[in-house]
Amino acid sequence: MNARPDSNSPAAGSDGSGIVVNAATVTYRNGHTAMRDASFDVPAGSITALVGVNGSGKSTLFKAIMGFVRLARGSISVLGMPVQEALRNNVIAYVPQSEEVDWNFPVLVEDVVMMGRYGHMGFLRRPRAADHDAVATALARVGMSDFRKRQIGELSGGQRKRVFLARALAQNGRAILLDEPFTGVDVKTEDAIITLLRELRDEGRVMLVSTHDLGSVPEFCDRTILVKGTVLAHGPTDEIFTQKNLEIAFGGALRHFVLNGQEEGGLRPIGVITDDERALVLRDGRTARPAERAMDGRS
Ligand SMILES: Nc1ncnc2c1ncn2[C@@H]1O[C@H](COP(=O)(O)OP(=O)(O)OP(=O)(O)O)[C@@H](O)[C@H]1O
Repeated sequence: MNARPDSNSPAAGSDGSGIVVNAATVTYRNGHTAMRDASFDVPAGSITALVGVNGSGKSTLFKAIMGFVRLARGSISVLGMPVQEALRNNVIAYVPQSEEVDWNFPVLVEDVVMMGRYGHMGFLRRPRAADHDAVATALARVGMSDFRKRQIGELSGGQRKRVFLARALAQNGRAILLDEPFTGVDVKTEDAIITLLRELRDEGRVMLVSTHDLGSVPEFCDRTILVKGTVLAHGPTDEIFTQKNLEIAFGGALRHFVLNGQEEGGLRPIGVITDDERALVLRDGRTARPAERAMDGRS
């Protein structure tokens, strides 16, 4: 049994582990098995992409890690603790997809971020100075301090994402699950979010990011998990994010273009793969180097 962690420290589980999923199977009440025998591990101090087609089970895995659905078989641990213990210790934070939030609900930005402090408060949920400080620090960190008195429904898509990231920061979540953080977000905000995620990684937190934005995965995700009703492959992005694996994961659901590139030694084909968001550029079936990614409009 692990010792109860200090809730102010972003340290990993006592064995250095982040999220460990072992032979997990999730069957919904209607009998549908959405995830079968899934196994992977995500070390602390890393950013991992969760990639797969619509309906492949990404949200199901998130729900299992957050204890919203029960496992029919297998086990999950977060920072060395079983899920229920990790939840009690307030270490799992979640940044939801925009569609999951009722944006008409009348609530101020600072109140949303304060929700991240609930697990740190007493029964009456009366915020103390430390809670107000944590909210102010989190809002400053995502560049949203000036918006703290705004209604959440009055923000742009990118601003809303940043507010929910601030909620995860105020919570001091050490395992942060992000569901489609780049949907509806412009390139500048995407870059700001990526910079923040890198900082959080360097603090030793573990981040699992569900995304259809294939082009950005090699740029900021150290590791990748490919899912399709189970875990097809997992490991360092350079090894996993290959054309062959992506074709297995996506089947016919990907758009794939082949261009001809001129470089020393003759013509080599350049593959461009897209799941409708930012395209992934491949050379010889492998992830392109950063200079080659400039083709995608970014360096
Ligand atoms: N509550 C539920 N009851 C029964 N089946 C469900 C439930 N939620 C999801 N499913 C099914 O489980 C499968 C996996 O769904 P899930 O939402 O995990 O996919 P996803 O990879 O997150 O998809 P997307 O990319 O569209 O968000 C799908 O076939 C879906 O229809």
